[in-house]
Amino acid sequence: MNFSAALSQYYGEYLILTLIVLAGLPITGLLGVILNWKLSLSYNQKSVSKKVRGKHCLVTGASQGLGKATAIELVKAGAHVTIIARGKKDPKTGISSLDSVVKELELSKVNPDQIIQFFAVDLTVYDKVVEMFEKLFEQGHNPEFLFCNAGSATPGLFIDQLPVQNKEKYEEGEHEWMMKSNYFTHVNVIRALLQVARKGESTEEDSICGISSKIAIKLPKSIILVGSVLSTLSFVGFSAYSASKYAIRGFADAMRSEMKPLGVHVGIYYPGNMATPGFEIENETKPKITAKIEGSSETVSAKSAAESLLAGFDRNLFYYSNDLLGELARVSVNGGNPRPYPVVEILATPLLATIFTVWAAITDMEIKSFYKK
Ligand SMILES: NC(=O)C1=CN([C@@H]2O[C@H](COP(=O)(O)OP(=O)(O)OC[C@H]3O[C@@H](n4cnc5c(N)ncnc54)[C@H](OP(=O)(O)O)[C@@H]3O)[C@@H](O)[C@H]2O)C=CC1
Ligand SMILES: CCCCCCCCCCCCCCCC(=O)[C@@H](N)CO
Repeated sequence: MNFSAALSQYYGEYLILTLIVLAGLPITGLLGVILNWKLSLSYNQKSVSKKVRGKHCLVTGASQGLGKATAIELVKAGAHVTIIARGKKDPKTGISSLDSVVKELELSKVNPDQIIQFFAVDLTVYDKVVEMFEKLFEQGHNPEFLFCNAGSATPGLFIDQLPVQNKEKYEEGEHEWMMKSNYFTHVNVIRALLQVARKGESTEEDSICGISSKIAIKLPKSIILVGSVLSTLSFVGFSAYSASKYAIRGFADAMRSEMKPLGVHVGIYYPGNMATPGFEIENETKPKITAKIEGSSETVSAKSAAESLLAGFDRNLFYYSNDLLGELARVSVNGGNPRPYPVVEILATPLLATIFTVWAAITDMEIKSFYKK
């Protein structure tokens, strides 16, 4: 008598049933997660349009890449759009490169009244961000929907990113630079907006989380932050970048909690690889092993990534990714935040823990063997 026959003699059909349920539940959970992910990120332009038509949207980092693609979709959906980036000024004419992006956006207008404008601002400089919001509030164009997307990536091995290196490029170290370029470009926008919204208003009476109803009505209805799949997991070559993207995630967790009682939705988007000008530049210095591991994320167009960003925005998702592996990682690290599909996510958790444990072991081996070659 073989082993399974012996077992079934003792436990009969219950064993088989138990095994089916034990294996079946997590698998059902995982399939449910994947199905919900697909459905929730399908882009419904009509629905987005209903939300943003005639409303002011502000998109940072919109001179190219994901930010620009998002701005285009928002213009197509009928929104007023203000774009922010540092931009380059033509030394002869003094015209900003953002001017031509605005002209390009104008072509996507669906209504002649749509306002499209730019501000050339370095978002790492807080006072400049405050000045920009002062102008926007004066215009009456304070954003109802805020998309914090600006950022950059300087992948590299930690040993090559010591503060004594690349002095000509980064005044401090690359880790400091990444925090400025990614974390502070997000934080500065929100705190400057709050500072300007609060000007002249008392914070004392009728306040929720320190914000009175007079100030609250000036706040955006929704704030989307842009992290990365690398806000949820990381590996060789991303110590500076990932830390800054994890920082945005920590900030988002607290902001979601603090803004929710005010009716302000905060969400954080975790894109996988996107074919953008920034991606091309980071790939010039990316260690080969980093590119190899990162390669498991499919590279999508900026337009496709922008549509997913807006689909999640439309459905008020908190953590979300357009990348399947990113979404699985999202479910694994959801932490003390609400879950969009709690039942299937909880069911899938044992399987996801197993998958990521295997992934970690394989990736560690891959790195070691890469350097042995
Ligand atoms: N591409 C990818 O594979 C992935 C990207 N991401 C993230 O998505 C976001 C967009 O990426 P992507 O489109 O590829 O990036 P790009 O480098 O192509 O574009 C970045 C944009 O941000 C602006 N920007 C950068 N720094 C500042 C600053 N200090 N102040 C104002 N504007 C700034 C840039 O304009 P300017 O230089 O004129 O200021 C540009 O418009 C980033 O946060 C990135 O980290 C996440 C996952 C994957
Ligand atoms: C089933 C096993 C699951 C394991 C999943 C692990 C996959 C890792 C892929 C990491 C992809 C990183 C994309 C974001 C890149 C980014 O932000 C930079 N390009 C910067 O711009």
